[in-house]
Amino acid sequence: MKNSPIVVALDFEQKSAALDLVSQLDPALCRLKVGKEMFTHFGPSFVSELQQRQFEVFLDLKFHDIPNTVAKAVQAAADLGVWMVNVHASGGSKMMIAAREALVKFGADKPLLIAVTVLTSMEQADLTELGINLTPAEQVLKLATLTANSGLDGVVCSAQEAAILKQQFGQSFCLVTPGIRPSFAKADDQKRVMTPNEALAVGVDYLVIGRPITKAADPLAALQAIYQEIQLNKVSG
Ligand SMILES: O=c1ccn([C@@H]2O[C@H](COP(=O)(O)O)[C@@H](O)[C@H]2O)c(=O)[nH]1
Repeated sequence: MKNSPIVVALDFEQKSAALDLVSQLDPALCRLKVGKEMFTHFGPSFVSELQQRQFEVFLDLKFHDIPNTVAKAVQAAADLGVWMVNVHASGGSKMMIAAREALVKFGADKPLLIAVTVLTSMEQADLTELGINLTPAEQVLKLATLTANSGLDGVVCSAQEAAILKQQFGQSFCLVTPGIRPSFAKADDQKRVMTPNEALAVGVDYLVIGRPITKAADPLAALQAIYQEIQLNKVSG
């Protein structure tokens, strides 16, 4: 079953610790996200190991470079057979279009290509510090518009911006949201947060959840609790 909206963020220093967790997980309950830490430590073979265990992988490397470099990097990600790959929307439309065009040759096998808008760890003061005099929601909308106009599949945003983005770009524009915090979890360094059920209710497609699962005393129980809460809400909602 590939319909679970849960994407577990694997951020571990040790491959053995990550694989220990993965061996308890069921590809029917979640997909996996490999980010900068684990990809830098363990590379493409780590992605392959996860795929061999039947997990679909979101390669979260947030490419941000000149168009030619990003196009080649995205192509390399597609060669790995990942399910989803991302770039930074602030790299601009030329960069995003180059990335999209690099994936055309993969046809139906191409990964979803999405763009990061405003990191979920950022709040108003962080934008002001960068000389951006917009609210996080306004900046997300601006970058999501650039992303949609560049023909990408969707964006990484916080669930707090989901309703306006779905309204603006339609149901098929994919919303991937980190900063998901079940009621039992602490926010850590995330600023624009929402619970899994709240996020799904406002139209989020994929919930990226790391530490509330990976740092839980019983990670499998944490994942199952989140999954069951979502299912219950689906039934009653
Ligand atoms: O805006 C963003 C983009 C990516 N991330 C990544 O998602 C996970 C979140 O992990 P938690 O432990 O649930 O906070 C992490 O890998 C980030 O690199 C994000 O948080 N915000």
